[in-house]
Amino acid sequence: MSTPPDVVRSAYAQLVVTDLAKARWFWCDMLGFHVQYEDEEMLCLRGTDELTHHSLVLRQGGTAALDHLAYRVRTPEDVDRAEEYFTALGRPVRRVPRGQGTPGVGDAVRVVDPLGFPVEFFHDIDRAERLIQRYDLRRGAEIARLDHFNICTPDIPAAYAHYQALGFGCSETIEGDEHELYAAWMYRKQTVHDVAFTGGAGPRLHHVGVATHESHHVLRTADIFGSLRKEHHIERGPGRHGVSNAFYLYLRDPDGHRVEIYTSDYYTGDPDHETYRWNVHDDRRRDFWGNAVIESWYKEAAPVLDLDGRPQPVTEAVLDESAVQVGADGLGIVDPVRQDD
Ligand SMILES: O=C1C=CC(S(=O)(=O)O)=CC1(O)O
Ligand SMILES: [Ca+2]
Ligand SMILES: [Fe+2]
Repeated sequence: MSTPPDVVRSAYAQLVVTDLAKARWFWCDMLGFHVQYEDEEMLCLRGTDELTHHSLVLRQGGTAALDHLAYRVRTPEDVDRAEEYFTALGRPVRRVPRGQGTPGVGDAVRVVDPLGFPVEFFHDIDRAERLIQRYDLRRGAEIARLDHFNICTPDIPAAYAHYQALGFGCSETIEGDEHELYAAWMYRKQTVHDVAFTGGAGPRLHHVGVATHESHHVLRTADIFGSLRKEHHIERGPGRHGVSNAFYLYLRDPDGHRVEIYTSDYYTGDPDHETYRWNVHDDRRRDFWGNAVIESWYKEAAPVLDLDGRPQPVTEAVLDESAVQVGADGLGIVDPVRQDD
């Protein structure tokens, strides 16, 4: 078996948006991302703390979708390892030399991973001016950095096995009474996750998680959207998560792309860090105060593209967490509905 690449962290998401100006309003004016590069077709954005070219790329296109996720790897040789690893898995693999892919990114490889997701692995990326203490440039949600990707996939155990083989640790899970896996949070950087899996038809992108420094930034974001009569962009929260313990707010951008404003999770860097396991019937698992999870949060997600920009077909999920009634959720019946029953 070939050696997997040494992944450092979730690094950027490239999203297709249908109106770049409207997306710029949402992600820059409202969330506070800084523009590192822009042309008539594309925006490369970064959070205030980020020292590399971008953590979010918005590309003008006909249909809102995930163009690709991207992980930074530790060395240029890890880009070669990624190419060899996914080739050995029999997956579609394409080398993307500097200048032929996303602006600012050096030599990279793009694959369609075993879960059907378009994923880029790169090491070289242009540095960017340090804005950490440019308080005069902060606005809106004051987004500090990208934190994680959340992906919808029908086979959570397969997703877990794939990312475990890539060396990701597992910080938390949601499991059934027989320990069937409903969701998992996995990491390479020393926080709760770089990637999480939400059970559902997939491959689809559930959300991009972006971090602020303080919970008051999360609350202020909700207040700003309310003040501007744009509260319809708020989907779920503000609230306190069970899993991750983060304070959160979920928004939908003008194309429906979901973003989570997320702060205050915890350290996971010790070699013997243990996975914390939630039961799917525990109604504090997704909201520590037991608030219901709105149905759209479980059901709606963005399509993903293949390496030629074509939408990928989706496979329906086996387990449906939203069908498990927990406390005030009041969704569905007591036992998980197996869609193939
Ligand atoms: O980042 C996250 C942390 C926790 C949760 S959950 O709703 O608490 O499961 C969802 C999430 O994956 O978006
Ligand atoms: Ca509940
Ligand atoms: Fe999240």
